[in-house]
Amino acid sequence: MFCFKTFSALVDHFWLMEFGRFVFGIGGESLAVAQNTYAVNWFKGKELNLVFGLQLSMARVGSTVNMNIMGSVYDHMKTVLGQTGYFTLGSALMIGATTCVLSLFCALVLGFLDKRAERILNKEQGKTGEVIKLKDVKDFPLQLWLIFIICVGYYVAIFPFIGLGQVFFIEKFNFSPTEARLINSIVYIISAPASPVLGLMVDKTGKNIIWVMCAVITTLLAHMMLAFTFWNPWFAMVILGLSYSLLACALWPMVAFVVPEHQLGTAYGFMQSIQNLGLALISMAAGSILDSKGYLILEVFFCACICCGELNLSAATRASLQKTSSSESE
Ligand SMILES: C[C@H](N)C(=O)N[C@@H](CCCCN)C(=O)O
Repeated sequence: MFCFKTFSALVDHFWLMEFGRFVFGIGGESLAVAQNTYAVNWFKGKELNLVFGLQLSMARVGSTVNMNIMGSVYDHMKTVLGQTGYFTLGSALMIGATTCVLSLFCALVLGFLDKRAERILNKEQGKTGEVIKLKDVKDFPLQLWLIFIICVGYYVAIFPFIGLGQVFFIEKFNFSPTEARLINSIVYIISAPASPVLGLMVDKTGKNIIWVMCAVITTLLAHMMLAFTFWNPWFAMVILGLSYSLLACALWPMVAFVVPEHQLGTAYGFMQSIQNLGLALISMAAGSILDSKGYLILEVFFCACICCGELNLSAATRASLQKTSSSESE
C-alpha cells in the first residue's frame, strides 16, 4: 500500500499519489480493525487494557520516528542522488516503505502462530458457530453506539488539532518552527512510554468508564488552557499527551465488554468508520474556521467537540457502561 504511494512520487503522478493514499487509508484502518479484534480474542479477561496500551505505544514509536527521521532520510538521498525533486522524494519514501515489508513478514509469522495456537488449544471447539450479518448492526446495544460517539467526539479534538498545531504554536506563542514541531509532537512522544503504564493501571483498577471520563475532562482542561491563557503551553500539551494515552487504553477495549465475540470485527470496523468520517468532516471544518475566524474560535470549537463526547457520559449511560465494564474486568 505504502509502496504504491511512494511509486507514484517516483514517477511524478500526483493523482496516483492521491489514489495510493486512498488505498493506504483502507489498508491501514483494516489493519487496525484486525489488530483490535485479534487483541480481544486472545486477551479478553486478561491484561486487555495493557495490550491496547502496548499497541498504541508501538504505533506512536513509529509515528515519532517517522516525524523525526524522514527529513534526514530525504536530505541523505539528496546528497546520494545529487538532485532534489520528485525522484529524490520518491526514493526517500521507498526507503520508508521498507518498514511495511517488515510488517508483512510479522503478520505472516503471527498468522502461522495463531493457527498453531488455535490447534493446540482446540479453540475451534469453543466457537459458537454464530456468524455476523450486516443487519445485526441494528441490534448493536446502545452502549456501543455511545462508545462510538465518545470516540468520534474525542478524536476530532486530537488528530485535527495536532494537524494544525505547529502553526498555532508559532502564531499564538511565537515559537520557532523547530520548537513548534517539538511541542506539537509531544502528545505522541508521551504516549509511546505512557500508554502501557496507563493500560496496566486500568487493568489493575478496572472501571474503564471512570478513566475515560478522567481523560475527557483533563483533555478539555488542556484545550481550555491553550485557548484562553498564555500559560506555558508545554504544561497543557503534557496533560493532553497523558489524557490521550489514558483514553486510548481505556476506551477501545470497552467494545469487547458490550458485544459478543462474533460481532467484534464488525463493531471495530464501524467504530473506525465513524471515527474517520468525523475526522474527515471536522478537519475540513477546522481548516475553514481557522482561515475565517482564527485560532481562538478554533480552540473553542475543539472544546465543544470534547463536550459532545463528555455529554454522552450522562449519569444513566455512565451507570450502564460502568456496570458492564466492571463486571467484565472482574
Ligand atoms: C488508527 C485508528 N484510527 C486509531 O484511531 N487508533 C487509535 C488507537 C487504537 C487502539 C489500538 N489499536 C489511536 O489513538 O491511534
